[in-house]
Amino acid sequence: MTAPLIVDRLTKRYGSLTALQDMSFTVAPGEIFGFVGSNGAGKSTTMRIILGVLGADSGQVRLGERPIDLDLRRRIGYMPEERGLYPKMKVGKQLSFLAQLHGLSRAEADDQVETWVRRLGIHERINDDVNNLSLGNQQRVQLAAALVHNPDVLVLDEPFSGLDPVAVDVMSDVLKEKAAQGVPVIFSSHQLELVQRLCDRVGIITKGTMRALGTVDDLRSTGEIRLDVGAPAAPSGWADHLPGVQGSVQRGALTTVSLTPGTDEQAILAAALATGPVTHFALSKPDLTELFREVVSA
Ligand SMILES: Nc1ncnc2c1ncn2[C@@H]1O[C@H](COP(=O)(O)OP(=O)(O)OP(=O)(O)O)[C@@H](O)[C@H]1O
Repeated sequence: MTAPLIVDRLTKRYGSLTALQDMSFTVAPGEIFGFVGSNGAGKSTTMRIILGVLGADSGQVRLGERPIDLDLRRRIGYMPEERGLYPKMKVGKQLSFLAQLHGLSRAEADDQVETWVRRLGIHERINDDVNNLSLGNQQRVQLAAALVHNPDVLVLDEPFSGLDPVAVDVMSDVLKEKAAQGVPVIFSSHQLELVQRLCDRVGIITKGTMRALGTVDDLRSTGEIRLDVGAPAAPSGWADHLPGVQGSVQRGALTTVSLTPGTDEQAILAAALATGPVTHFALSKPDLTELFREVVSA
C-alpha cells in the first residue's frame, strides 16, 4: 500500500513567466485525481516537477513524509506529454528494457511486459518497431511503459488524447484497477466528460494557480443554482423579474432559470404554474465543462 502524493506549494518561473504559483494538492492512495486547465495553465510543468525531470524554484513534492528522491522516482509510472519511446526499438524489447531500468530482473520484466501488452491489446505488435505503429498504439505502448514496473504512483500527462473509444475504455479500466490497488493516480486531460466520469477529485488550474479543487459533486454544487422548468404555455421572459432570478434561457417549452443562493424554489414553481401547466421541474447542476468555463473566465 502506498502513501499520498503531496504537492506542496510549488512555484516555477521560466524567465519572467511564472508558470506555477504556490501549486498545492494531495492525491490519496486509491484516488484518481483529474488535473484540468487551459493550454499553458501549468499541468505538464507540475507533472514534470513531480517526476523530478524539472526542478521547482520553491516548494516540495513528497510521498507521505518523504520528499521524492531518485529512489522514489523509480516507483512512479510516468507518461510524459512528449512521448518518450525509442522509435527504432521493438515494442517488447523496449518495454522490458524500461522495466529493468526500474529495477526488475530480466525474467520479471519479461513477465510484466507479457501481461501488459496482452492487457493493452498490443500483443501482436510486440516485435514491431515503435515508429511503425499508429499513434494510438504508440500511446498504448507508452502506457505499458508507465506500468511495467508495477509503480506505486501513476502520473499521466494527457493519456487519453488521440485514443479510440475502445482504447479509452481500456485506459479507464486500467486506471481504476491501479487505484483499487491503492495507487494514487493523477492524470491531465482536456476531455472533461471523461474526467467527470472517472475521477474521485478534480483540480482546475489557470495560469499556474489552483482555482478549484474537490470532488466533481462538490464542485458542481458550488456553481450557480439552476432550475429547469417545463412550462409550455409560459410567455417569453416569464421568469426574468421574479425575486432571486439572475437570468433565464428559454428553449422551446423548457426554461433554465439561474437563481441566487437561498431563493425560494417553490415561488418559482408557483409563478410557472400561474402561466399554465408545468411538465418538468428540477434542479440542474452545471457539468464539469460548464464549471471549467466559469472558472477560466472568472
Ligand atoms: N521550457 C520552457 N521554457 C519557457 N516557458 C515554458 C517552458 N515550458 C513551459 N513553458 C510555459 O509555461 C507555461 C505552462 O506550460 P505547461 O506546458 O506546463 O502547460 P499545460 O497546462 O501542460 O498546457 P497544455 O494543456 O497546452 O499541455 C506556458 O505558458 C508555457 O508556455
